[in-house]
Amino acid sequence: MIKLTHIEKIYAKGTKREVKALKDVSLTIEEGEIFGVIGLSGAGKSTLIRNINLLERPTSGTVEVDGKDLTAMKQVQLRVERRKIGMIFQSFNLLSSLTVAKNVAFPLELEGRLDKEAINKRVAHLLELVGLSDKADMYPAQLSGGQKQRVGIARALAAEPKVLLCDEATSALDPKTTSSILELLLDLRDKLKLTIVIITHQMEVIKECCDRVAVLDGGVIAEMGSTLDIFTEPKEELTKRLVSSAVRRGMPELLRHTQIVPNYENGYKAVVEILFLGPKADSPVIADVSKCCNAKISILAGSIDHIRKVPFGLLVVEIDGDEETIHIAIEELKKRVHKVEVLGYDRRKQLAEY
Ligand SMILES: Nc1ncnc2c1ncn2[C@@H]1O[C@H](COP(=O)(O)OP(=O)(O)OP(=O)(O)O)[C@@H](O)[C@H]1O
Repeated sequence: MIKLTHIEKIYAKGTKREVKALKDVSLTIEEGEIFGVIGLSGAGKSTLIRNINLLERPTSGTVEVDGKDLTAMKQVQLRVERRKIGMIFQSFNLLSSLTVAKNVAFPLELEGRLDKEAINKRVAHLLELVGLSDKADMYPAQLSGGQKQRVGIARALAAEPKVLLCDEATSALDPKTTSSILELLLDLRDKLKLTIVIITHQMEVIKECCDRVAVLDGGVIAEMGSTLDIFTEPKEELTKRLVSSAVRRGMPELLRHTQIVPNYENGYKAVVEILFLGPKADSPVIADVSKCCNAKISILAGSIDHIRKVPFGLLVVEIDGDEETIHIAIEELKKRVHKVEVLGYDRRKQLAEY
């Protein structure tokens, strides 16, 4: 649905203030996909999303949406094609002097394709879609942040776009309201077969609703993959740092002051991180392995979470036994869970045996 090919964006080209905001970015987003873009401040996220609807024109490269090359179009044709791309913003951008219904009707009135009755019908349908039928005659100042963003979404969908761009759309909202807006986006994607691109600094947003993610670093795509892979097996240091706010990995607090060595030594215990995914997340793996290998396994830290509604559990355990027993226990764990990583070996006294 969206294809960016070798996109480069240079601001103030040829001047002392020249900034290369995007460097040779290529990516394809499939129809019906919810695609997230993350990165540090200044990485080029806003520039990237604004290049999709040509709010910013790329310095070089092509932007295709729904099979058409927007970069090759004249202004008149581009205006028509842009109707296929809606956009919502962090600051909602509503007109304060207009009611909710009038805000949603505004782009349709500007377009001038539909008569008044058809516009009213469409607005009523859109407000129903976003759950605001009872707020049609209110003004933006009378709405909560979440309700304002729902109006923003209804307005963005007025021209029946195929693509919805979300520029930090939930950044001004509290976590509960953010979740309800994300639920709405997931619902709209399914009902309207929308393709959605989200740029955000909120990892929870990516975790809750994106199918795939690109990590931007200095205008370059540093890593791209399914949300599950990006959160459970990040490869780049930057990705690890970004996702660590949503998924705590590595040494638990308990071992912060313990000396951990990389290889087994006599009398040491293995500190192992275990990642469970899907239905296995609640099976009695530790008890099973402990029993079958005769290893003493203590749980040091653990959490259960969801990525795209898939249960995802992380445990850090300590395995006590001789080298052979620890090796067998690790191999048995590997057969039963998504991923096992030995974080090191320590010599603390066993805390609580399983
Ligand atoms: N209109 C502009 N003129 C000149 N430079 C710009 C312009 N817009 C963005 N830049 C620069 O381009 C780079 C990328 O900016 P961009 O806003 O795309 O990053 P971002 O990842 O969205 O950052 P943030 O998360 O802080 O919004 C930055 O160095 C920024 O200063």
